[in-house]
Amino acid sequence: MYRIEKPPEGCLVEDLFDTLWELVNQQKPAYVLIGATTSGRLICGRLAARLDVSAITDVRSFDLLDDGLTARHMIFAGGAERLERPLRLPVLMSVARGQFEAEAVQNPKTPEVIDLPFLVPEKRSVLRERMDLPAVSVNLADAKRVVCLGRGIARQEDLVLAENLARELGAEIACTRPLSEGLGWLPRERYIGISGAYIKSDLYIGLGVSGQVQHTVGITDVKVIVAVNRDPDAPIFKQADYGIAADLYQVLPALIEAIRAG
Ligand SMILES: Cc1cc2nc3c(=O)[nH]c(=O)nc-3n(C[C@H](O)[C@H](O)[C@H](O)COP(=O)(O)OP(=O)(O)OC[C@H]3O[C@@H](n4cnc5c(N)ncnc54)[C@H](O)[C@@H]3O)c2cc1C
Repeated sequence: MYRIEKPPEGCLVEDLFDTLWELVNQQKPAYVLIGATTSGRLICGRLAARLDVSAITDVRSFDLLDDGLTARHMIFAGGAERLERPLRLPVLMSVARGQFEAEAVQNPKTPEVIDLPFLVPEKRSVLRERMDLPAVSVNLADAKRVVCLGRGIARQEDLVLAENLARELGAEIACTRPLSEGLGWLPRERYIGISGAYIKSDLYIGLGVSGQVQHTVGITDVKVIVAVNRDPDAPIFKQADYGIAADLYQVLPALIEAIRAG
């Protein structure tokens, strides 16, 4: 395990590149997996460019077979998946949060920690301005139950109806992208999908969610999907374990009442 020396005050994530490049250059790993965070993507792209290999982005799963690695990853904003077999090493992959389960280690050992000096890059990135992001209020990837709202919710004040259901179930509230980025009714970290969160909850209840692939790609690993939509042909029903083709404004109070009745 390598631990990079704390960079000097004012360094940006880009400034870590030379240190990481030196490590990759010395150790010559066959596979490099990087978290698909904003910083991770940045580092992944730069390493790929310097190594003259292509990065496999948004990897969902991979198999290491005798004849090499095959990775399944998303393309076209989650509209499709591609199976890729890189022909050259090293293989660089970015992996989104929530895609892999951590496995219990049989005989855990304390790894040897090797300290790496921080290499000051010749050309440093310059921070011009800093703006605060709103505080993150939820980590949907860890939620066990999720009540997800779509544009079938007609008014912002109706969110309280779904919040009541979520409270009864001990669930987190989530939404589709239009409710967050379009209408601004819920913060960004609450929307599910290709450009939002991936969830692995036991239960997902979609209320007025149509089921476009950019959204449903984020719920493929949910154990039980329940969909409420007044359009019986809504695509979400193809993926749902239980579907209720009805007006959510009628279903919601009935659901809450049924749960309360036990
Ligand atoms: C590059 C790109 C990335 C994207 N990334 C994401 C992403 O990460 N996450 C995401 O969610 N979207 C994403 N989108 C948007 C996505 O394509 C869809 O537009 C979006 O998911 C649709 O949201 P929705 O289901 O809430 O709305 P709509 O598609 O408008 O569906 C609303 C549904 O509500 C139903 N309805 C209406 N009234 C009622 C009622 N009273 N009772 C019951 N049902 C009702 C309707 O029948 C309809 O099916 C992305 C799009 C692009 C192009």
